[in-house]
Amino acid sequence: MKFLSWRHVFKLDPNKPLTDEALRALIHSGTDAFLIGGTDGVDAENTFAIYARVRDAGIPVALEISHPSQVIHGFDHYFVPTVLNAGTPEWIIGHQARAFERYGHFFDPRHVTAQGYLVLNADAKVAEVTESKCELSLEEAVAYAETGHHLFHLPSLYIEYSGRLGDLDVVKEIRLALPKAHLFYGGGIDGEDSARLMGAHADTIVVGNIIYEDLAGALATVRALR
Ligand SMILES: CC(C)=CCC/C(C)=C/CC/C(C)=C/CC/C(C)=C/CC/C(C)=C/CC/C(C)=C/CC/C(C)=C/COP(=O)(O)OP(=O)(O)O
Ligand SMILES: O=P(O)(O)OC[C@@H](O)CO
Ligand SMILES: [Mg+2]
Repeated sequence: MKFLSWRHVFKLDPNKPLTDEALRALIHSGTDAFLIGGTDGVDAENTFAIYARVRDAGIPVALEISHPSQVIHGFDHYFVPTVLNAGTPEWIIGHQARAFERYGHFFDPRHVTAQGYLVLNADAKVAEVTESKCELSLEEAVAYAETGHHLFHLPSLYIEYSGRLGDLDVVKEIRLALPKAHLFYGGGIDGEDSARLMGAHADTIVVGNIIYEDLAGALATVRALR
C-alpha cells in the first residue's frame, strides 16, 4: 500500500482558504502526500476545488472521508475513518455501512484503506461530532489501539489530537505495544521540534492547522523529517 512509505503529510482543509503562493510552497516542500479532509463545512464542492488545485502536482493526493457527499472519483487513495473511541456506534460502523449501500459497487480495496482513529483532544470538533471518549488512561488508550490492530486488523491507526500537541507518552506506549502497526499521528505539529518529537514514534505525521497560521512553521516540519 502506497501510504506505508509516507513520513510526512500535509492535510488540506477544503473549508479553509489557501493562496496559490502558499500552495506552491507546500507542493515544493518535499512532503510525501496531501491528505484532503476536515470535519466542519466540508462538502463535495470545496473538496473537489482543493483536489483540482493539487492533482497535477506529482504528489499523491488522498481523501479522508468525513461525509458521504465527499466520495469523488480520481483520488490516488481513500481513507475511510472509523473512530475506535467514539461515543456511539454510528461513527464506528454506522455511517460506513450506509455509504457502502450507496458506493459499494465502486469499492476497490487497492485504493481504499480503513483507518482506526483514536480521537484524544476533547476540544476538537471531531471529538464533539463523534462524542469521543477522550479522557482515557494510558492503558485504555493502548487497549483501543491494540483492539483496532490485533482484533479488527485495521491497516492503519491514527492518533488524532487535532488542534493541540498530544501526550508523548500515549504515542510512545502505542508504538511500543504495536511495533508493526502503521501509525499516523496528527495534532499541534507546528515546527521542527514537534515534528521530530512525534515523527520519532509515528510512521506518518500529519500537519494541518499550522499551514493556515504560519506557513514557514509548516514548511519546517518537512525539513525536520529529512
Ligand atoms: C466513487 C468512488 C471513487 C468511490 C470509492 C469507494 C469508496 C471510497 C467507498 C467507501 C465509502 C465509505 C465507506 C465512505 C465513508 C463514509 C463515512 C461518512 C464514514 C464516516 C467517517 C467518520 C468516522 C467520520 C468522523 C469524523 C472523522 C474521523 C473525520 C476525519 C477527518 C478529521 C479527523 C478531521 C479533523 O477535522 P478538523 O476539521 O481538523 O477538525 P478540528 O476542528 O477538530 O480541528
Ligand atoms: O490540524 P492539526 O492540529 O495539525 O492536526 C492535524 C490533523 O491530525 C487534523 O486532523
Ligand atoms: Mg483541524
